[in-house]
Amino acid sequence: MSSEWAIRVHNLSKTYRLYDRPGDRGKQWILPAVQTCLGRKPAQYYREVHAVEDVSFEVKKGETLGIIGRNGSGKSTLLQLIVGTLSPTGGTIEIDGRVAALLELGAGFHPEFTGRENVYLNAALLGLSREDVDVQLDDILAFADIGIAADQPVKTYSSGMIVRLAFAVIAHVKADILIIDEALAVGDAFFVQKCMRFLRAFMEHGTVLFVSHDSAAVLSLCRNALWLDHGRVADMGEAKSVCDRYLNPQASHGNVPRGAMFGESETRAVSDDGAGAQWLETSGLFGERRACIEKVAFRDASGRVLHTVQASARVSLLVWCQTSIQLLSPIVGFVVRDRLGQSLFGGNVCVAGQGSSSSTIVPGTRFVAELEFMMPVLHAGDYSLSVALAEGTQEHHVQYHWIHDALTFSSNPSELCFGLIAVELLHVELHRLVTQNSHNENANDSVAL
Ligand SMILES: Nc1ncnc2c1ncn2[C@@H]1O[C@H](COP(=O)(O)OP(=O)(O)OP(=O)(O)O)[C@@H](O)[C@H]1O
Repeated sequence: MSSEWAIRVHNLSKTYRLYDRPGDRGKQWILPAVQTCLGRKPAQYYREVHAVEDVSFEVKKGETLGIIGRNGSGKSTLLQLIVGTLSPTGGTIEIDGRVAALLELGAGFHPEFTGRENVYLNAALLGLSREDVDVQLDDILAFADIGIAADQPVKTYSSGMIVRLAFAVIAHVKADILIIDEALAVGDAFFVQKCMRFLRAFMEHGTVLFVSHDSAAVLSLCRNALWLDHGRVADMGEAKSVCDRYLNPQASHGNVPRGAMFGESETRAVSDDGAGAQWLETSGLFGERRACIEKVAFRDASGRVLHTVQASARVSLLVWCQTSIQLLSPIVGFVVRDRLGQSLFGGNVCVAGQGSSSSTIVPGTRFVAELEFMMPVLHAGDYSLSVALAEGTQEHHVQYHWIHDALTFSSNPSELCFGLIAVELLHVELHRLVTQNSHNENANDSVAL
């Protein structure tokens, strides 16, 4: 009977032994045994590195799980354990389905063989017969789009060409589970788009493990995410909340207590006048709170509070702040994110570096920043707006107060939008080309049809 899960990992660990000096490995072989024989406590000549430690999770069939984490957090080790190129020190892995993986550049390729020969080799490693490859070879090479290089040895390929060939193979092996490291980034923009189209189509039925440092990539591809930190699972769940916590660990660790900077009266004032937003219960807050944001309002041109936005409408974001310290170059900014947490657009009031006394804010001051802009065309749906108060320059600044999802709004455009964001067409007209005779082929008039 077929299971509901595609991958099941239980208490998985991978520990490496590191020997600091060249002779330590030999000593470890011999001396502890001798010491034990002599009745002494055996010495240890290595350090242990826990690349993956006690990791458990389950991926359901058809689920797309993003794995994020900093360099050295154990992502590659975890994937190699799942694929079987590494064996675990402890724990179990169960897989239900055919796995195709893109983990290491050139893995499964022989450098002396041509691209064409390597397709057969690589596909065989993934469980395809020679006959299966014969049928698909043209499609695989067309996908890879490496031209005559297909008949040259792979050792002459650029890293981008190797990725093209490897991806082309895994896209044609009819896998049930795809495991992809961010090797995708090596391809050029056109190839990455092609891979993304394939991936999105695959995700409609297949299971995907996608590893990246880039939380935006995880957000755009994956519904769920797992955050690895020092080999352990730091968080797992809905991709947006996991990525938020990954990007702003201070917020998730509660270093910044909610409400610490808001006097009760101020919080009430926010809700009383109805003009400002009170932070959502789910908002993440972080920053050194010596200067802070008191309330935020999003208004239309006539000053009404906005809950639903219209494309191309003039809108104002008002951010009320107060500071207990002197701010030489304050920055107040915002970012708008979609339901999946993808950052769509943002802006800031940056008076950094001007050094004029007019931009300096003295301790004990309350001030309001107004950011007015034209609303872009957004797909129908819900959006959130995060705001921040910082000091410094665009590149180097101290974050005093950042509020995730300080307010939400929805968009209900009158027209269907295509793509992530859309443009409002200012003028649309069809011009009829008029061909009067052969001497004058290019003549046209601009009579609108
Ligand atoms: N063969 C090895 N011997 C010793 N330590 C290793 C070995 N392979 C990995 N490690 C260690 O295990 C930890 C996890 O490494 P891993 O490559 O899995 O991290 P990663 O999250 O994939 O990193 P990156 O994002 O930089 O690729 C690191 O501390 C690394 O130094």
